[in-house]
Amino acid sequence: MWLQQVVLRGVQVVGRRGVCTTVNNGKLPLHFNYINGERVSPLNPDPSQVMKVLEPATGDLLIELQTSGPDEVNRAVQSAKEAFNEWSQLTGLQRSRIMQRAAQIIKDRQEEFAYWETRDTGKPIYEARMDIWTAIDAIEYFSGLAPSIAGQHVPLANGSFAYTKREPLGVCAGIGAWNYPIQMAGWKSAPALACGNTFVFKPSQFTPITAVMLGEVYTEAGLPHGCYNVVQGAGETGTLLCEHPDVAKVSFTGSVPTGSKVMAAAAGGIKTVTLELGGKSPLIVFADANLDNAVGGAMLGNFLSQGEVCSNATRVFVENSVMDQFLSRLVERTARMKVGDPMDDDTRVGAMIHQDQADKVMTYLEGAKKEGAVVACGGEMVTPDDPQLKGCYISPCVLTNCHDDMTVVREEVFGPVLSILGFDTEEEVIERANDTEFGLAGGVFTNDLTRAHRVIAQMQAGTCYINNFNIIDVAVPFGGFKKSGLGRENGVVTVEYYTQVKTVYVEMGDVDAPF
Ligand SMILES: NC(=O)C1=CN([C@@H]2O[C@H](COP(=O)(O)OP(=O)(O)OC[C@H]3O[C@@H](n4cnc5c(N)ncnc54)[C@H](O)[C@@H]3O)[C@@H](O)[C@H]2O)C=CC1
Repeated sequence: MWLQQVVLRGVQVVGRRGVCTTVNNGKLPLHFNYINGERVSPLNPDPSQVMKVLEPATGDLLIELQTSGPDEVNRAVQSAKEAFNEWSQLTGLQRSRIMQRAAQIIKDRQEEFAYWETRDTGKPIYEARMDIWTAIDAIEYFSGLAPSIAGQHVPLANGSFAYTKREPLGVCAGIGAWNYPIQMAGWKSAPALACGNTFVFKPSQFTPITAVMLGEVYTEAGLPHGCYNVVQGAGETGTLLCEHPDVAKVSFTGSVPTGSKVMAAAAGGIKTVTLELGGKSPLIVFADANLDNAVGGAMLGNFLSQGEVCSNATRVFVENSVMDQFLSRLVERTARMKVGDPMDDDTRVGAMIHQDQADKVMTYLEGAKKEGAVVACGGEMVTPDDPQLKGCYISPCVLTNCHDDMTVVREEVFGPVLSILGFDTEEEVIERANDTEFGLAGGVFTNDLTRAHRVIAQMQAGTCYINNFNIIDVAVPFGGFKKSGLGRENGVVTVEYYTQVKTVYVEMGDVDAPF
């Protein structure tokens, strides 16, 4: 069913996985920025600033595009700044209607979006389809909130009163990681736009495609030109956005070291930041848990998107009395997962984002073995039968014989590697679960209701699960404690991160001045 020839506006891509040819004689596909309502090329193309994007599944060149420097970033921000007046003056309901149309257009084009998301990320197509829905959900959800964004009325003495307004911040910037490109474009742009802000997004340099498609969708839905913009590039482009004086806020997803740089760059302009950073989340399985569900939860918590997921439960603590049963079921189910062509509907583990990431994962695995870990299954480079599939594929891995101070147990691996750790008491396991600088997610499997809530109450994590893991709903806030981040995405609370409160005192009597 996959398209043999897909036409993106301005760029024609031929073949299921072939090298792209473009309207520009197959040389520089320059139309991957989105500024003022259209795909554009940087005004002053610089051949030394061409970025090559490889397709994870094949390792072949997928697209070449021009990195955005100061002029392009400024052009995008100015476009957003000019659009702000019109967009912020619309009523919430007017904004909502446009966003709802955008959500519908993505639904109509969802297979095309999923196709490109898979080619861009290497993740299995079944997951890419779910990711498209998480973007649709965000746009629909925040469009629903838009008309009800309002302040408070506060009665004061003698009939006077004050009121508050929730005003947009201005131009908001988003910077995305490569593991969930369309989701991040949706999760960041939807609340920004719903609150009356305009937006400039920089996707990861590894996954540039679907954020631009989203721009086309918004424009088709009637979003005024300039409200949603995209610039392409790596860290330097991101820094330019963070430091731009007309950017009021930065929402970033990525690693802790980069998050720290983003925060520092934003500090110069006293800008607010939302940071969704890394994790090393614990999942605690008590002996009384439904073990099949716990195994399912541990797999959801480790093997989505080839394990390249920030909230992953990479430390699975299992009560020693049920260790053997848990492990045998986990290994049996993990070994059955199909690794290979991300375009196949039944593939469950696709290609790693790039060679460097695969090498990093394999280095962690080698180190773990040297430190005494035992591979219960997986952890090998897989070569698919199809000779086109020259990307990096790693079979999902379960490590046993782990202990808390191993590097693989302490650091974010960002690959399909699950570490099993035994425990005996509740008190002990809580202390060990919290012994990390991260605090993105955490979970517990138990049928003891009281214990479940007692354990979660002590867990130092922003997003917690009882008897499940890694499920996401747009109505529920997502974000981290400790070094895993600041602020939240999703849920009503997100409105607070994309608006500022204006307080207005209204005097109904005379001024009582002691002068
Ligand atoms: N928490 C999460 O969701 C994610 C965590 N990671 C972690 O980060 C590691 C490295 O992955 P990367 O994609 O290289 O993540 P990264 O944190 O380096 O990059 C994320 C985004 O920030 C941009 N960026 C880089 N330097 C910047 C700067 N100084 N100022 C502004 N923007 C900047 C990048 O171009 C990209 O769009 C992974 O191995 C993984 O451990 C990666 C992706 C997502």
